[in-house]
Amino acid sequence: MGYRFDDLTAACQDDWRGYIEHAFVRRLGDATLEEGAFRHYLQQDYLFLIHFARAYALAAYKSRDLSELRHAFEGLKTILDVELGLHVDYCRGWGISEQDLARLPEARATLAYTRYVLDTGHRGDLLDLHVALAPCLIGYGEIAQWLNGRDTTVRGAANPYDAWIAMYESTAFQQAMADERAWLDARLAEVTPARFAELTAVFRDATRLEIDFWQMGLDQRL
Ligand SMILES: Cc1ncc(C[n+]2csc(CCO)c2C)c(N)n1
Repeated sequence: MGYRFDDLTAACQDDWRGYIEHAFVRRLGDATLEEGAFRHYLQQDYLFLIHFARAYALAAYKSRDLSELRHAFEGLKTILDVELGLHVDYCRGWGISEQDLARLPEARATLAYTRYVLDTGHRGDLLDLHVALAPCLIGYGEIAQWLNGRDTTVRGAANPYDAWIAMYESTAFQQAMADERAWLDARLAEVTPARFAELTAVFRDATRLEIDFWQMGLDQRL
């Protein structure tokens, strides 16, 4: 007993490193990623964000007290009022209009990942849902840090993906990531080994689905 978030990543190191250091991420950092791959990823990420908002709505439903309810509500509100708008603006800069976004077919990798998260939340409790969301919430912050620590990473105007890295290295995002980690550390401290094993399975599956999401971008596959 007395688990922490780091015990989840330690329990599935190969999958976790495979996600953080995926070829999509490496090429994005090195500025060698094919633009079509990034555009495909951005389009599917719009659909991902919509289902992510639904996951926060599910977190609201699964809340057991007012503070959990408010936390879920704030997350849902931020996605709807801020992040989706930023994403639409960012897509426009990449030549993808709001009309294009409204008509998108959903890729299998998007379907699998988002519905897995929602199913995990339905089947389990708020902790299951947060663990299913952790690769998304904490992984992207770790990816920005990992990219910044590599000497092949290109920053500034020479990298068309610089704004993407900047978004996830920002203080606001890194703070949100630290808050989520602290929330998980507090909950995981209380769980039994059997419960930790269940949560590890959820974390590993969500991490594998993040790997598939990157691969979907590279393959430009629906
Ligand atoms: C496939 C995929 N996985 C993770 C993220 C990152 N992300 C999505 S929503 C959110 C929290 C914002 O409140 C974060 C960090 C993404 N964009 N796409």
